[in-house]
Amino acid sequence: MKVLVIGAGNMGLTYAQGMAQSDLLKKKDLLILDSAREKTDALRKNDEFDVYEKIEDCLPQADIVFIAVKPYNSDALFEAIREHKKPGQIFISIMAGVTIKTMQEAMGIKKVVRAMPNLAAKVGHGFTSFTASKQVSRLELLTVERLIDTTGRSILLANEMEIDKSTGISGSGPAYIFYFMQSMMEAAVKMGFSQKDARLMVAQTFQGAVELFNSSDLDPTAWMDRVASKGGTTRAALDSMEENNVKELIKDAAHAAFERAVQLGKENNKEYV
Ligand SMILES: NC(=O)C1=CN([C@@H]2O[C@H](COP(=O)(O)OP(=O)(O)OC[C@H]3O[C@@H](n4cnc5c(N)ncnc54)[C@H](O)[C@@H]3O)[C@@H](O)[C@H]2O)C=CC1
Ligand SMILES: O=C(O)[C@@H]1CCC=N1
Repeated sequence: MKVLVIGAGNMGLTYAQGMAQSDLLKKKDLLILDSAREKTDALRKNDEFDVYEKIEDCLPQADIVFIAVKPYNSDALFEAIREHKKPGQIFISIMAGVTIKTMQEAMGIKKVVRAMPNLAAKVGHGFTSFTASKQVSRLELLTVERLIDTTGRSILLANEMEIDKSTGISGSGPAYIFYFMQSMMEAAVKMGFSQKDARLMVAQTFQGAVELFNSSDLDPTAWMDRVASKGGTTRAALDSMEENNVKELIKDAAHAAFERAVQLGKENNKEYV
């Protein structure tokens, strides 16, 4: 099996490195294509992958193709793929808001997987949701899942509306966590701590909380109760958040991301399959 990654940016390289470090593919079976000369020159120096600049030199060899370019670069790419594709190839797109039907029609293909990863894939703790056109077989989906899981964990969703929903939770989600971290760091600095101490305090608090959460089946309320003593400091903070409706505001934010994902899909002008 040969896998081609198109777009050696943030996400494309992350997937390429995840797959390269797994035992799923041999080095010669992982191809990477980027149209920017400085990217391919740098990649060749590292000698990590089989690197290409021209689609006609690599696409015909591939069984599975990851598309990891920005959505605004997709039209030109789709045209090139339409010209050089081979029958039976599976295309996995991680582009936000580009629907399966858009891709099928623009590239003249049938087998499309639409995936929504998140940035934590970079450190092997990503979460990816994915769905596929009906022409992708169960066996092929298993292979796709194993490739995606080289960057973390994943779930197969029933349709593209679910992908848009998951964009509002896990795709955009790391940014919400950073926002919360930023607020806590600003509070710490306002209390007089240095940036350095504030960063350590907040990072270690987040990491510790997540590790605790993952260590059992307890729900967040039960964990909050374990931190908060009756009439104590934590309760004062949690009461303040409840009074200020913070939970509802976070839910609204996740919904705004979901709605934007739906809107991006519509702007692309092709409905869901
Ligand atoms: N950054 C994130 O957290 C997430 C990003 N995504 C999606 O991932 C995709 C890629 O995003 P990034 O990696 O951040 O972008 P990036 O800008 O870092 O990388 C894109 C790469 O594609 C290359 N490229 C552009 N047109 C090309 C073409 N026709 N042929 C070959 N290479 C071409 C560019 O030279 C660049 O190296 C986007 O579609 C985005 O929606 C999805 C989920 C999360
Ligand atoms: O903000 C975006 O549109 C993309 C999709 C999820 C994360 N980044």
